[in-house]
Formats: sequence, structure tokens, C-alpha cells
Amino acid sequence: MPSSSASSTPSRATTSSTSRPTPTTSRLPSRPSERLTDAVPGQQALRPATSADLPSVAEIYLAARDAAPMPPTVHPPDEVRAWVNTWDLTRCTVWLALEDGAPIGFAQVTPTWLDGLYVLPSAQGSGAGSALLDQVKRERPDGFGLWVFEMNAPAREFYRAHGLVELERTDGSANEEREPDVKMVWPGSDPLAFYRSMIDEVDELLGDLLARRTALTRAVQRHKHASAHANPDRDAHREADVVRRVAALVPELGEERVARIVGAIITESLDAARTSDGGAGGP
Ligand SMILES: O=C(O)C(=O)C[C@]1(C(=O)O)C=C[C@@H](O)C=C1
Repeated sequence: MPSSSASSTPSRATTSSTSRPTPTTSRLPSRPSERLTDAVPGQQALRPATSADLPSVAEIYLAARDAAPMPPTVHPPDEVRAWVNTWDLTRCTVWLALEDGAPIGFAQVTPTWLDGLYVLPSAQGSGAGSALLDQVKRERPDGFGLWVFEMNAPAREFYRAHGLVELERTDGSANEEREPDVKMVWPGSDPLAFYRSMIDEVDELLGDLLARRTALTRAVQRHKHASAHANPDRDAHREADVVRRVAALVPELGEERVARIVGAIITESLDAARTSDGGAGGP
């Protein structure tokens, strides 16, 4: 079943890829200063959910998902109900939107992710989605991320209209539904710090990958030299093949730029292989 966990900043590996917001569109103005804890007849209110609310939360989730342009849930409704019932409200916060005291929507938040924001189809356009999102922004002033299915155009538009930014797209191979999705972020009160901390995380991965790749270039070179290979240093055909494969993964850069990047990596790896043993190159 889907689960969520927290990380210092949003990253693909730590989100529940099944949490998909519904297309909540706000016709009423959002009310950022509103912090109601008690229901007022005829009006909407927000309050944190308790475990006693989880059955209602599950029904909102099922109804909202059903009506949204989202793929069907992989799990049958009773499994979804049982899963929602396991949510640990000491590890995530669930905010409820209420109308006349009855739950009409909810937002599930971890320290760095908005794992889900769903509003009953009958309450969409009532401002409940905006009120929930404003509450999440107040609670997470340093920013947060979320995943939304690419096909869920109304939800993406809703988030864009509320200042969230689309950052990454996937082919869906990592989510349960196998549907392309999009990572969106709200960069919080200090966007530069938010984006930089995300860059730091990616750079860490990049550094690990560079270390692994450099070690492999060294190992291939040693093998080629030891076996008197016909083409011991550069192999243009092989490099062109590498560039094609990498470029297919980064269409935004295009083959020419990728060729320059891959060329620099190989040149510097070959240089490192010649000038030191690097310790981890293996036999
Ligand atoms: O595949 C090889 O033959 C290598 O030597 C490895 C490698 C690389 O690092 O990918 C390095 C140099 C060659 O020009 C092609 C590729």
C-alpha cells in the first residue's frame, strides 16, 4: 500500500507516488487568515483530523479520485479504507475542511511533502481546496513538494495558480499506476535556499555517479591496455553511443550539449586513470 516518509527536502525516492490531488478549483477567494477550529453553520472551517476522522477521509479520497482525471486506484476500495486507517497522525498531519461540521476535503502533509489534497466532487469550487492549501503553506513556510499525475490538468492548473512550480516529469515507471507524473514544489519564503538545498541533494547523487563512472573508465582502460586492445584509449563509436543513450534521458539538453558533457567526463576520467590509481579502480 502507498506510504509516505519524510526527507530533508523533497526527492523522488521519499514521496508516495500514489498521492494525487484532485482538480480543486477555487471560485471563492482563499482566506489565508482564517484559522477556524469550530464549525460555523453555513461556513467552512478547518481543523486537524483525529484517527476517528480517518473513515471519512477514506471516503473523500475514494470519491474525489473517482471523479478526477486520474487513473483508477490500483487497490480496491476496501483496501484503500484499511490503508487510510493505518495513517499515523503522529508522523503526518491531516487537515480537514468542514462544511457545517461535515468533512468535505482533506490535506495530508509530512514535513516536506503534501502527500494528498482531496475535496469531495460536490464541494469543488467552494474554496475548500484553496483553504487547505493555504493552511499547508502556513504550516510549511520553508516549502514542500507534491506529485500530481500529468493527465490531471485541472489539479496542475490549480497548483500553478497558487504559486507552485512544475519541476520534474517522470514516465510513470516508479508509481503504482504506471502513469506519467509531475513533481511540483512550493518554494516557500526563501526560494533560493529551497532550490539550493534541492540542488545539493542532486549534486550528492551526481557525485556518487561520477565516482562510479570514473572507476569503470579506469577498469575498462586497464583491461584494454592489458589485453592489447586495438583501440586502447578513445573509441569514437562507443562514445557516440553513450551520448545517444544519455541524451534520450535528458531531452531538454539535446545531443550537442550532452556530447560536450559526456566528452568532458570521459576526458577527465581518462586523465584521472592515467595520473593516479584513485584507490577504488580495482584490478
Ligand atoms: O568503452 C570503452 O572502450 C572505454 O574505454 C570507456 C570509455 C568510457 O569511459 O565510457 C572511455 C573511453 C572511450 O572513448 C569510450 C568509452
